[in-house]
Amino acid sequence: MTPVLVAVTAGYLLGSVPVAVLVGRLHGFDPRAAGDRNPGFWNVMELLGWRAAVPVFAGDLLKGTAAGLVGLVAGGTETGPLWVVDGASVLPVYAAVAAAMAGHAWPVFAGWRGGRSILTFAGGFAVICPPAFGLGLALLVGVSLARGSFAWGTRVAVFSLPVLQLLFMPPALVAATGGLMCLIGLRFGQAALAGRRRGRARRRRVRGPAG
Ligand SMILES: O=P(O)(O)OC[C@H](O)CO
Repeated sequence: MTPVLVAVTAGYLLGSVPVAVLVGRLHGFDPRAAGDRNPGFWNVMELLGWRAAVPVFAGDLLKGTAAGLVGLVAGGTETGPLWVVDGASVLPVYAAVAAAMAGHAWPVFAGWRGGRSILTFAGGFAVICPPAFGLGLALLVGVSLARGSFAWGTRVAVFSLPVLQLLFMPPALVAATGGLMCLIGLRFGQAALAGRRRGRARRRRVRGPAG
């Protein structure tokens, strides 16, 4: 198999592991049917609290990292200064992270109903550009403490990653990271549309068949 095929296959299967659904099942419910219905860290945290949500945070992050590492090894483990991915490893690493994000969004192991892939992206980004990931982590901690809000910390950190990447990698690869983030945008759009559909169906039920 070519490095990219290995990367995509392994990335997709790793991304498809439905961590939030498995954790939810341990507590007797499906996060896709409760709260904001996203099988991800934040929904599990709001429904079950931090203790249950930490494994979701770690699992979703680590499956992106594991996918990126498979891509890195498949591509010959080529890295530049500060371990940023380089040379023949670039394509397999990006392909693996994209596939892991697709697996998280449309998981073969969970009826194709997955999440938005934010944490899986962040975990994969740690392999693409470790120094920018480190700076992103520092931002996460700093903004969370300054604003007293972990949600704000994660938002600022994740959306800063491509900007921080510019310090270490060429703009073409930053654009590729932007491409990965488009999948997150697509998933937010799909979730918003699904929410509107549910809202319309609820209003129809309340009004009844005659309404
Ligand atoms: O993108 P997900 O599905 O990993 O979930 C998003 C998290 O809840 C964000 O904190």
